Amino acid sequence: MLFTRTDLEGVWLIEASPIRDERGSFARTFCIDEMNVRGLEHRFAQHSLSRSTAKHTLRGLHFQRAPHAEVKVVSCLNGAIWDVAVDLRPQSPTYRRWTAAELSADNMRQLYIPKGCAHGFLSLTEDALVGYLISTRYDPSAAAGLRYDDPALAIDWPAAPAVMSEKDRSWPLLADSGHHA
Ligand SMILES: Cc1cn([C@H]2C[C@H](O)[C@@H](COP(=O)(O)OP(=O)(O)O[C@H]3O[C@H](C)C(=O)[C@H](O)[C@H]3O)O2)c(=O)[nH]c1=O
Repeated sequence: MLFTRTDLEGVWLIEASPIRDERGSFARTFCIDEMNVRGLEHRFAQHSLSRSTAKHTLRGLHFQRAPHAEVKVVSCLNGAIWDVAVDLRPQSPTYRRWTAAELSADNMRQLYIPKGCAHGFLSLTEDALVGYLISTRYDPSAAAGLRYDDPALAIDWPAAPAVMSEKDRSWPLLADSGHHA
């Protein structure tokens, strides 16, 4: 496994090192020792899957408010997504900045997103299957979000969303929310 820091404080890109043979390949995607040695979360209360049927489906930007904030490890098990994390931690040197990575079934990359960050993605293929390791039990009353097209974030999405929920269209702008996680 290869762990690379991104330009967002505490957000890591995790790349598998598949072992290939005539049948295909085998790759480790989680190792408690690799997480511990970097001080990363290794206890995940829930694992979830989301399937997005259409290409250019946008989900996000979401976060769970404290004390239900989540560490997430996001992977793409079928198809490909353009995965985005946004730093909402006022004390962070990268507060209000974003980073993105293409995650796909082919590249077996994962994005580690710490508490205090919002997360969203745009699917780049049909039938994108996204897996989440989540550190904290989901609490619907703590669900919060920001607009994917917030000018204060200026996220450079690779395409316009073709499909998104009304809820995701209706999140507040940072300017209006005076927000921090
Ligand atoms: C997140 C979540 C949702 N749900 C239920 C609530 C709804 O009845 C249904 C769909 O939920 P939602 O529309 O919030 O799903 P997404 O838009 O994919 O939300 C996720 O997408 C963004 C990109 C994320 O990073 C989060 O994992 C999560 O917020 O599943 C649950 O039962 N448990 C959960 O952990």
